[in-house]
Amino acid sequence: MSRVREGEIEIPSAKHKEFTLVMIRDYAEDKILLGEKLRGFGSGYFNGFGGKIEPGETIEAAAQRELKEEANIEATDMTARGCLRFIFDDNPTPWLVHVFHASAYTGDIAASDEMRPVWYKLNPSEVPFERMWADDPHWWPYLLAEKKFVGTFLFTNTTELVKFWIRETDDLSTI
Ligand SMILES: CNc1ncnc2c1ncn2[C@@H]1O[C@H](COP(=O)(O)OP(=O)(O)OP(=O)(O)O)[C@@H](O)[C@H]1O
Repeated sequence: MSRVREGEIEIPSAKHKEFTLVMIRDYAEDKILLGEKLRGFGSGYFNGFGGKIEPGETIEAAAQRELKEEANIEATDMTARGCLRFIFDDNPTPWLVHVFHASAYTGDIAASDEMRPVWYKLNPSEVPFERMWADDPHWWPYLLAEKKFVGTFLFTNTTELVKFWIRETDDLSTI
């Protein structure tokens, strides 16, 4: 796996499929909320909360809907923080994941049939990176430093990261 220069990863010409991903951080306790994915794509992995954007839905509305469906909460200070492109060498459709951050929410966190939420201490030895997507360790530092980021990640065999680039930006549309 190697970090490359932007432009060194060819972007398929097919229309992107778009997803949301919401990361919930508790500053007072220095924790982050992750969900253990119980079914579907990425099953067995820990991740933020999110899913496919439905036709006609805004990105923010999709992010809130998935957060409600998967963790039973609504974020009240959600901000857009990242845009990630995933290319799979066996799939012509590239994915675009809109990453959001929130630290305030209403509702009581509860498990769904899709996700089991668990708080993790923000300490590299406690976050379960070995059970997370291989791209996560590369964009988490930007997220935790409150920087905005865009990046592209090329995968093989669905889960193996081949190469990637990532950079800080104020304009997420520059991906
Ligand atoms: C490849 N590297 C990756 N790294 C980090 N996160 C990744 C990811 N690849 C997908 N994701 C996220 O995983 C969720 C899948 O969502 P997914 O369950 O498929 O969508 P949705 O809930 O709409 O599906 P169903 O309702 O089951 O059809 C969604 O948040 C998406 O952003």
